[in-house]
Amino acid sequence: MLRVDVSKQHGEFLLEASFTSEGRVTGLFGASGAGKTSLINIIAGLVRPDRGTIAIDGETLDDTAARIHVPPHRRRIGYVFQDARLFPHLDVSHNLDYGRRMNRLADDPAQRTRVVDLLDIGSLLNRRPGQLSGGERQRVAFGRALLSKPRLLLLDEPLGALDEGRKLEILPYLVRLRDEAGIPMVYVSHDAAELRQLATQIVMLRGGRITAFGGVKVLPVVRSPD
Ligand SMILES: Nc1ncnc2c1ncn2[C@@H]1O[C@H](COP(=O)(O)OP(=O)(O)OP(=O)(O)O)[C@@H](O)[C@H]1O
Repeated sequence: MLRVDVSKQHGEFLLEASFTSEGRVTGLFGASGAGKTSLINIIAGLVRPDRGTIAIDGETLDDTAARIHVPPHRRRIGYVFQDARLFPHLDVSHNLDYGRRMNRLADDPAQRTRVVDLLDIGSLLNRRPGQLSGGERQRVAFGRALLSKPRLLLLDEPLGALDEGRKLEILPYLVRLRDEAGIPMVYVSHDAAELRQLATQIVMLRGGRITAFGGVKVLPVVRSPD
């Protein structure tokens, strides 16, 4: 369970967010500038809240009143960005190993095989990121994050840089992650259709405030152009 109750002033912008989610995929929905990235940077520990608490499964990661701030690398939280941010000089296999090594986790060949199969990246292992399509790079980034065995996975518009065709190609892999990887996710998007397919819980942000919380039915209805 993820518990968030924080505020943060960024210049003129005030973020104030409080919610609890048990969803397998918590969708953070809002227009550009709503505060989505600011909020997940706080959950990741990259930004300290001015006030408030963050807890996962009962473990406190931030509590400003108690002066608790667990640093990002001790949170066991994976983060996937819009651009995959793979290491260009390492092949896919070594990129996949990176998160595990950084977290000093023992090699787990069975888990590695499961993740490689889940994301269908077995044929890419010897290639470097420059030899992959944008969608393939994102699949590798998901794999690298999963292999660090996070207890929560943060995804900030992971399909944002892809065209519609590629998005449709990747979405089924994310649905598989949701249903088979067993790691709760916070998934940032301004695309209601994407969240409708993926999220189990929605947090809607506008101007730094939560304006709706609930199932995907709180999302605006997307109409196709006539
Ligand atoms: N370090 C900072 N200093 C000052 N203002 C900031 C800082 N970080 C974010 N902001 C402001 O906070 C607001 C929310 O930004 P944020 O990146 O969280 O929005 P977002 O919902 O993720 O938007 P997008 O979808 O465009 O990425 C914006 O007005 C932004 O300019």
